[in-house]
Amino acid sequence: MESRKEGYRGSGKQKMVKIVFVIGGPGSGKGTQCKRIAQQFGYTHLSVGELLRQEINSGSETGSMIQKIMKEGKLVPSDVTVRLLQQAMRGMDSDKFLIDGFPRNEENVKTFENLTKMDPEFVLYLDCPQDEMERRLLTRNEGREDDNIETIRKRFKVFMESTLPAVQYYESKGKVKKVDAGKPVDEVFESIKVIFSQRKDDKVRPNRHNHTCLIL
Ligand SMILES: Nc1ncnc2c1ncn2[C@@H]1O[C@H](COP(=O)(O)OP(=O)(O)OP(=O)(O)O)[C@@H](O)[C@H]1O
Ligand SMILES: Nc1ccn([C@@H]2O[C@H](COP(=O)(O)O)[C@@H](O)[C@H]2O)c(=O)n1
Ligand SMILES: [Mg+2]
Repeated sequence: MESRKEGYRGSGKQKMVKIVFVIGGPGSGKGTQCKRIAQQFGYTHLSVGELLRQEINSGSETGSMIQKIMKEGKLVPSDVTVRLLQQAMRGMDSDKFLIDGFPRNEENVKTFENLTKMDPEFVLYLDCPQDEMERRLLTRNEGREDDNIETIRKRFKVFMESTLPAVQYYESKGKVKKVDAGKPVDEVFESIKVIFSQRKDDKVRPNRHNHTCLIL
């Protein structure tokens, strides 16, 4: 499978896009760092957790199913997650996506590969000690239903048992860029900047109007 600017098929359209997955434990700082990366390097940030929360807020039947799963700290079936992600990507006029909180398990990986025929450019892994992640989540104060100690512990278990094998899968393909995410926000971003700055396409913040984007 090719890893750069790939054909993205859906609804009869095909556009060339580049994707970077951002993985890390709950509270490792994925959302915080993705906002900065998007701003500095011109990526479109898509948080999969946020897409799932939007589906819950839509009041749909799928949303109620997602809400129950999230409260338990478990993972939503991959076909649901990947379809929401595909829909969001189709709706964006962008060719560089930063996908935050995906994949969370090997089923996510396989479903994404099967439905989109795409492979990430690379996977940014935010590695953070569990006690630091717990402290951050318990002081986040964003009113998330899953930010309580009982659900947080379940989310850590899912991360260890299901998400780390997905990280290992990409490690075996030489695609993982790991950063120490236990440091202060600015220091973590400094390490991330080194990774993105080394990549030819990302060195200069792209001007959207000059950016190559093939839509057939
Ligand atoms: N490096 C850091 N040092 C201290 N606090 C941080 C750091 N990075 C993020 N935070 C804070 O920790 C909390 C969790 O961060 P964030 O929401 O970015 O994590 P996340 O990985 O997206 O978590 P989740 O998987 O639950 O969505 C937020 O309150 C954020 O402000
Ligand atoms: N690939 C994914 C991503 C998320 N979920 C569910 O959403 C919850 C919140 O995700 P955050 O990234 O915002 O922490 C997560 O605990 C899962 O319940 C998922 O199922 N699959
Ligand atoms: Mg997040």
